[in-house]
Amino acid sequence: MLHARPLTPHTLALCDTTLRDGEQTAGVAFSLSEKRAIARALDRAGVAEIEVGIAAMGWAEVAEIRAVMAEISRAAPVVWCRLRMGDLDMAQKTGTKRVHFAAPTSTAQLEGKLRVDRDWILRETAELVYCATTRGLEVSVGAEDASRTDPEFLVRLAEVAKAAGAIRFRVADTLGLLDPLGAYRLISHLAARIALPIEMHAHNDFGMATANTIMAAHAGATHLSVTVNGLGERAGNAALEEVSAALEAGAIGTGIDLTALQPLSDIVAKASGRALPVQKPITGALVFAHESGIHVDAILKRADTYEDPRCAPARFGRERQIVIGKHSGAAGLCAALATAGLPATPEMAARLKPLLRAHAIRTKRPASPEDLRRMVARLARSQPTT
Ligand SMILES: CC(=O)SCCNC(=O)CCNC(=O)[C@H](O)C(C)(C)COP(=O)(O)OP(=O)(O)OC[C@H]1O[C@@H](n2cnc3c(N)ncnc32)[C@H](O)[C@@H]1OP(=O)(O)O
Ligand SMILES: O=C(O)CCC(=O)C(=O)O
Repeated sequence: MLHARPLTPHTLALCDTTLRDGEQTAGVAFSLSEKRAIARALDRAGVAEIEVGIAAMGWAEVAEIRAVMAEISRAAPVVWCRLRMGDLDMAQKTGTKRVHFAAPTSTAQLEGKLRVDRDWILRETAELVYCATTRGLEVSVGAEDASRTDPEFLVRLAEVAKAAGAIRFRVADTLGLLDPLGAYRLISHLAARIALPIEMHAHNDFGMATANTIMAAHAGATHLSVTVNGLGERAGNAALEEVSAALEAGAIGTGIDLTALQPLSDIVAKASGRALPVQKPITGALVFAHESGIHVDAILKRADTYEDPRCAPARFGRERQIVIGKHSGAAGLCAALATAGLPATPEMAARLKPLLRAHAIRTKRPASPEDLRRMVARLARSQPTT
């Protein structure tokens, strides 16, 4: 039996990694001006931290990270590093006060990628964290591929990181393998054993990143990795807009201005060249649209029948759309006819329905006011003369 701890307001920090893991999406590359615009919009939206990039990519990247950091006034910028002294040296050239070291932890990563053993990871982590803190930096440590790692080793690594001066331990479900129950169990186990705040970093390979992130929060994670539009490696990361909206719907504070999500999402969709699916939760073009007759009839009578205040469009600075199509009923149709200045009677609605259904099947799109006007005119022409 699971007993989720109650979350108290204003306890969760969202750590955005659109500019690091988001840009790692295959085929995505932001220009400097796009990065600056994204950083400004993230800062305005209220994220606690912004992972600004990987300084080890070279001097041009270091210069860009510096320029991006200059746009940020509220959030804490974080520079991502491998377990390498050279990465730390480069990160320092950005002027950052926060660095993050990624420590691969699974057997596959240790043997297959780094060709080292666990002792090497513990040694390098201790040395680098200690070195970075003595240079005056704040340091977090991430366990890469944590969900395929013996939890005892994660506890050991966190202890070493803490002893060397780290301020937080990130648990990465690098391949997106956890399900919500697994995420809850792993984070509960670690939160009970680790004396550092825990950050959940979830990937979306099975479509669970948002759910796993929320469950990690319930299990004791205090920091949550997110990206705008769920951008990120392969199927992406947990989406900032979904995580913040879901938490805020449960009255859990995230510091995010929900009305800032749509412009942020639009900026990232454009800069990434990844158009948003129209049904993308919170920011998709049609997520506040209703067509079905029964729903529209009810919403027009009382909005909360099919639009809960916790997920109402106004909460996100958006508007409800009533769409006219194959499933429209008389109420929605009459409202649309009246708005278009056309005769809005139940009889007209009944006569229009067959035309509307044929139109929807043929065109695969809703009927516009102009379409309605044409249909009404056609009905008028076919009216039997008496
Ligand atoms: C799960 C994640 O998201 S991890 C982050 C992944 N992000 C990226 O890779 C994006 C940016 N990366 C890059 O621009 C380049 O890979 C660089 C600049 C970091 C390195 O480039 P290169 O020197 O050409 O190396 P390359 O990319 O081929 O290989 C990566 C090297 O890093 C090592 N490495 C990988 N992760 C780590 C780590 N956490 N700690 C230490 N070393 C690591 C690999 O073992 C390999 O080392 P090797 O060359 O000695 O075999
Ligand atoms: O930074 C880390 O610790 C984890 C890196 C990452 O992006 C991942 O494992 O998915």
